[in-house]
Order: sequence, then C-alpha cells, then structure tokens
Amino acid sequence: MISVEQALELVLQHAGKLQRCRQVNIEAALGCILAEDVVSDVDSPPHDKSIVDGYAIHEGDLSGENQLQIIEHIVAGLVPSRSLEKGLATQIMTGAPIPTGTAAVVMVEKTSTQNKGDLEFLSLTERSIRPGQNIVRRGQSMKLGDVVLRQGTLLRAIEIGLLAEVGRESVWTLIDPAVAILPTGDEIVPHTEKPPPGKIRNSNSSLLANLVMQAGGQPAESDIVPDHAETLLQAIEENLDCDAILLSGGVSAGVHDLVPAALAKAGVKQVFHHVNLKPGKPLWFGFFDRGDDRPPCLVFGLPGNPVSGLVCFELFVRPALQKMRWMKPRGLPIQRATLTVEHKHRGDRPSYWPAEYDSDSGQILPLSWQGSGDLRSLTGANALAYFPGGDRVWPVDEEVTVYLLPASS
Ligand SMILES: Nc1nc2c(c(=O)[nH]1)N[C@H]1C(S)=C(S)[C@@H](COP(=O)(O)OP(=O)(O)OC[C@H]3O[C@@H](n4cnc5c(N)ncnc54)[C@H](O)[C@@H]3O)O[C@H]1N2
Ligand code: MOO
Repeated sequence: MISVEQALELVLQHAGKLQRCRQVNIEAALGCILAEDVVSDVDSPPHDKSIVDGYAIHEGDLSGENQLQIIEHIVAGLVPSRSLEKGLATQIMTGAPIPTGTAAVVMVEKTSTQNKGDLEFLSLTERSIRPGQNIVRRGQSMKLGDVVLRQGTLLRAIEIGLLAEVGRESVWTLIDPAVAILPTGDEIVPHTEKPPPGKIRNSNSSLLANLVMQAGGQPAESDIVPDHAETLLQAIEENLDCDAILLSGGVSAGVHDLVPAALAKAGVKQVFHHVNLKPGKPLWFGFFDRGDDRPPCLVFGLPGNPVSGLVCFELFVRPALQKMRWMKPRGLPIQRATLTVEHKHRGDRPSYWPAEYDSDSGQILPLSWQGSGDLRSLTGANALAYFPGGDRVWPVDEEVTVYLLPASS
C-alpha cells in the first residue's frame, strides 16, 4: 500500500492549473484568484504629503528658534496656494499636500500659536528639526505603471482595497474549480428525511460541499446514487466535464462497492486504490482526460465514513484544488504541539486523530473519538494530530505534528 506522501505526489502530478477566467466586480472578488497583472494608474501618495496634523516650515527655520507667521490653513481636500519662505509657516492636515518650499512638518502638539492683530504667529517647542520630517514623497508606496498585484494572487480584503486604490471596478479572476459531489449507497437517504431501519442520512454531501467551498471550489451536489452499476456509470459520465469529482462510499471491499468498476468503465484511469492511513485507507484516485486544453478531471473515490472522507479531503483534495487555483499546494498548515494527555496509538497505519489545539500554550488534546463514522466528536476539533504507524503509548508533553483544520472566519 502506498504512503500518504506517495499518494499526494501522484495526485499533484495529475492536478493542472485551471485557465478559464471571468470578470468580477471587486465587491464580489473576495477569495478569488487574480488572473491578470494589475498596474497602478496613480502615484501613491498622489502628492508630497504630511503624515501628521501640524505646520509646514521652511529649511531656514529648522533650528526651531524663530517665531513664524502662519500664512495659510490647508484642511483636507484643499491644496496650498502659497509657497513657503524663511519665517513663514502653513497649517496642514494629515494627508494634505505640502506647500512648495516645505522642508519639514512639525506636529501641532510641539507648537503654540499667538495672534497679533490680524496676524497669527507660530512658536515651536521642538528644536533641531530633521529635514523631511513627517513628509512622505509622491509615489513612495507605488508609482504609476507599477505592477501592484500579480496574476495568481489570492484576493483578500487587503488586495481588494488596493484594487480600489488603483481605480479598478472589476478584475479578471479564475473560475473556481467545479467539483461534483456524488454520494453513493442504497443505505443513504436525503438528510431531510427520517431514515427508516437500515438506512442512514446523507451527511457527506453537506460536509464535502462545504469543504469544497472553504477550499475555493464550486460544489455541485448530485442526487444520491444507488448501488446499481448502470446508474452509477451514468452519474459518473454526467459529471466528467467537471474539474473534479468526489464520490463518497463504495470503495472498500463490500459486495456493493461498485465504484472502482464503474469508474474504469467510464474511462477514468486509476492511479491508486488504498493508502496507508487511518482513517481513509480505501481512498481511490484516478483521472479522466477531457480531450481539450483543460487539465484532466480528477476523480476521488472517498470512503463513505464521514471522518475518513474529511481526512482524505484535507490530505489530498485540498492540495489538488490549491494547485488548480495556481496556489502552492501546501494543504493544511502544520504545527508542532505537546500532548496534554497520554495517547495510546494502536495499529500499523499512520493516524490523523481529531484533536483540539491551543495556539496560546502550543498544546494538543486528542479527542475521545469513536472512529471514522463519528463526526459528532469532531465538533470540538480544530486540528488533526498525527501519530505514525505502530503500537505505542505517547506520553504527556511528547511533541507531535498537528494539521490545523480551517476555521471559517
Ligand atoms: N473487508 C473490508 N471492509 C472494510 C474495509 C476493508 O479494507 N476491508 N475498509 C474499511 C474502511 S477503513 C472504511 S473507511 C470503510 C469505507 O467503506 P466504503 O468507502 O466502501 O463506504 P461504504 O461501505 O459505502 O460506507 C461506509 C460507512 O459510511 C456510511 N456512509 C456512506 N455514505 C454516506 C453518506 N453519504 N453520508 C453519511 N454516511 C455515509 C455508510 O453508511 C457506512 O456506515 O469500509 C471499511 N470496510
Ligand atoms: O479509514 Mo477507515 O478509513 O478506517 O474508517
């Protein structure tokens, strides 16, 4: 049986960068991948500006000893109309353009003013003022024509703010990977129904669809596919145009585990079946060549047990979606953490055990978990703790590797 590392390498060998793009308004671009280089149409700041509320002064007055005559008050949105000379000062607000002849700006807190008739005078309490103090030069953070965002960038709030700063109403972005979700099994009923004896609700479609969305994909949930070879084949064929298909169930050794045979019949080429991990061992992976310039449709036969499906998604599907979206296929972030309780590991398979990670203390608590069908215990999990294969007692304070599950905010 291949290892997790070998399986991931094979998955990534077959995952290709998607190329189809669409234009979106920047208001709707959060989480999208930028498909163009973005160039600034302005200098930022657009003028030499003050970074404090205060007074602009001339280089002849940098000693701070002279009393200066205030000649103008520049509030936000105004531009100075008079140049500075020795003995003159202009009141200026944060962000306002400085008058020509300005050598430095002194913060208002380091000044006092005095009226003499119609005239207003400024005294400075600060001495030996540094030339250029409190001034940011035009174009210091970006210049007209600079490439400010590169193709392939994930658009977060920060990048969208920058798009607004360079005047973009819309941008070209990558179309999210289309991911079909096919739940299989005669025992599965829609989650909106009360399951009769022997049946179980379909929780995997909701779980997987939301994992896909969290990973930047566009899920399409299909109806439950019964354990019937022809129906299964048809459901697979209908979805081969997608960028990926996630089947759930029917990949282990049961009499109704029809998925591998149906995939072969649909022309999906098997790359591997079974990976040395727990939970998730029966994972099936293959690809379908779509016969055009698009990368192949990746097909994952996920084990039916919800936690097995979740673990396989995080270890293999997430990195594949990252690669499709031009990102580094890093998968989940990894940390080292110390165990808060002893953990007994049994079995040859390396395990990914649901756990609660505390980033403040760097500690990890493996949860009391009843196995791959027990999704309920994972409501307290924010991580998977990794234990290599082999029977071993892991003592308190021993360091282990943990994979951090994504938070939705
Ligand atoms: N003889 C063997 N039996 C099993 C093996 C094995 O190697 N040899 N592997 C076990 C492991 S490990 C797992 S994991 C499961 C996975 O089996 P399948 O992928 O074939 O999944 P099913 O048998 O169809 O279902 C397993 C389990 O999950 C429930 N399920 C299925 N679909 C859904 C759904 N959409 N929503 C919620 N729950 C679902 C299903 O009812 C079963 O309880 O096989 C072991 N057996
Ligand atoms: O992986 Mo099964 O993956 O042990 O439940």
